[in-house]
Amino acid sequence: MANVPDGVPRVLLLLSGKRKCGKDFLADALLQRLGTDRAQIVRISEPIKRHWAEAMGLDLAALLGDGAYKERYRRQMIEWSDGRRQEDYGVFCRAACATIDRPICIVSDVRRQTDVRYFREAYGPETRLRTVRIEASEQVRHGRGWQFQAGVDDVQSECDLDGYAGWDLVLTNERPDGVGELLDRLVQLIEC
Ligand SMILES: Nc1ncnc2c1ncn2[C@@H]1O[C@H](COP(=O)(O)OP(=O)(O)OP(=O)(O)O)[C@@H](O)[C@H]1O
Repeated sequence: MANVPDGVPRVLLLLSGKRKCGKDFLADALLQRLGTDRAQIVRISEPIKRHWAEAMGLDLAALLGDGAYKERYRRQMIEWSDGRRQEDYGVFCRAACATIDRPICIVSDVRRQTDVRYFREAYGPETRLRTVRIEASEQVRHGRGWQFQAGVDDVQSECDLDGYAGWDLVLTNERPDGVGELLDRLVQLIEC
């Protein structure tokens, strides 16, 4: 792989999918497979949650985790962040990417067409950009704690990429014993 300037990843892997499809789970597993010296995870929601934690005196680690805590604030965070995006659609992508310092960057929460657009516009040919849609049935997602919530599951942040047809890879993440194979396919994707 060619040398690239500081802060510019050689690989940018964008993960998208419905709530509880396993975006964070697969991002963490892939990070373990690749190693933290080569790879890192970036979350577009991180600067949003940081703002909320600071403004409201909340627990940032719990907001970033996969527990029930973040669900209490999800709708408010969506509404607030959508307002900011109307002025500048790349505001949170840009803030999240300020921490990039590894050759392989996994963005684990791509939710909007403008997110994909931002990364396509912001990174040039020296970055290998790959987009992945992760799917799991509603039944499986229920089993992981998902419950339909109006204002969350029926708004742009959850549905904007439903009709997107440009994925480099579509994965079904439903079986705990199928994770190794999914990781193999992700590694293959970022290597070519
Ligand atoms: N293949 C799998 N095997 C076992 N557990 C899984 C698998 N995929 C996901 N999970 C579990 O399902 C739960 C939801 O996964 P995760 O938090 O990664 O979803 P998400 O898509 O990031 O959700 P959200 O959009 O709400 O942040 C977690 O507890 C995770 O550990």
